[in-house]
Amino acid sequence: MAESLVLKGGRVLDATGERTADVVVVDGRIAAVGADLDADRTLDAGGCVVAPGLVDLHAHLRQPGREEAETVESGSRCAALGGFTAVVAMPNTTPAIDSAAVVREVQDLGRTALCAVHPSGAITVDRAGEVLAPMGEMADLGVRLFTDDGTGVQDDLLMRRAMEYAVGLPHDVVLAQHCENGRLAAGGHMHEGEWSSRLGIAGQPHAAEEAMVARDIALARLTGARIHMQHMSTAGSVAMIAEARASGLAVSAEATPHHMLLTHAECASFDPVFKVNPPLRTAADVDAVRAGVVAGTLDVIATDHAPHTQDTKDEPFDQAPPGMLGLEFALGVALAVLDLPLAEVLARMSWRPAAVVGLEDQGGPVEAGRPANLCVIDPAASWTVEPGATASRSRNIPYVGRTLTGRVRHTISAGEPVVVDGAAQR
Ligand SMILES: NC(=O)N[C@@H](CC(=O)O)C(=O)O
Ligand SMILES: [Zn+2]
Ligand SMILES: [Zn+2]
Repeated sequence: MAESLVLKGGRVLDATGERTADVVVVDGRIAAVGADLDADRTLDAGGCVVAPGLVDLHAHLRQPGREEAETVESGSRCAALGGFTAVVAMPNTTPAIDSAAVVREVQDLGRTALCAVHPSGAITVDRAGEVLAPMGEMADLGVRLFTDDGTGVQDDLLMRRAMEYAVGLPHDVVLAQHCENGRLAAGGHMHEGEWSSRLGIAGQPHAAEEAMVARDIALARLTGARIHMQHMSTAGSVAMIAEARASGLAVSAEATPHHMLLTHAECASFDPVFKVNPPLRTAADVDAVRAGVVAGTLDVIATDHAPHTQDTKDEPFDQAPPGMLGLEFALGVALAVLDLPLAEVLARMSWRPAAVVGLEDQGGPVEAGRPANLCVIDPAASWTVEPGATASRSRNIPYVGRTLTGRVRHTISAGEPVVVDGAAQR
């Protein structure tokens, strides 16, 4: 008989509401929710919220191929520490996740991870933007999100064909886009504006993102495909998505923690830790991204956790790779910057993203019989990010010295207490 576990003294919060209750977990499932419950092992949830585990639709776990920066195991440890019980792994690995064989490889690596790991699949072979990848074969293995992330699909007609292919599949899949027009963004290393001029660093204009957002909205209207806009960073993008949703289009969209907090002024340090795609934008854009999340236009908060080794981030700004860590900081940033009730933040970090990719064992109500994917959060705790304070193999944390709100106390993944009192258990 498996050891039973009780999360004791917390407030249970899920999409159905909030109540004070203990939660008992046995054998991977929630066995009971109620008052004064006991079990073999007790985890204190006093002062905390017990919620469905968080779900990240956008994490770079770097395996296969860039294990010096991250592995499925180390990335899943970051996820668990951040309260996530499921992540969608991006396909810009080496080789790319563009075939059934590589999907199986990442799924196999995920079996021993500290959270559920769901590979995404590439839209085009090798993410090269020329030939459609076998999305049907990957969907047969359970892949539900396709993207060429790291680059956008540039060819308008190929993107139309990808949407038509997706609509014809027997599975309900979503096409996610890294919205960046390659010609408009070419050569740019930060946002094109006041700071890029002052610093003498070539920029990427708002229009590089917005041109592809506009195109994909038009193509989704044409084809009926379900689309998902990754890491939205401009006020203009948020406005277009609001209009598309109001007109009934099936479009979901992400905000990242960094685009909700940081502006292009950070690049004045010339520190490549602040180099990311899409780039950190203006204060007005940050305000628009936050407002978009509050309004539900940006209905998903996703990390775009993008580990890069210290030696690559030690290169000059214009040579260093773009990307920053996020899994361990996302909830703390969201709670610090968003004027939203906790339940609404959790909607955008758990049950809404779970729905976008159809994860039935994630994000659901905390009730007896359900799979035990849970996080226990102290919403009042405030903490300051220390340099190097991450379980990642990389160290590119853009929040060092900042004070965040809300800390993960425990994470239960498939019934296993993978994080207890803020410490990873393996
Ligand atoms: N966001 C980034 O700046 N980098 C990502 C790729 C991506 O998300 O586009 C990476 O893989 O490092
Ligand atoms: Zn991207
Ligand atoms: Zn990404």
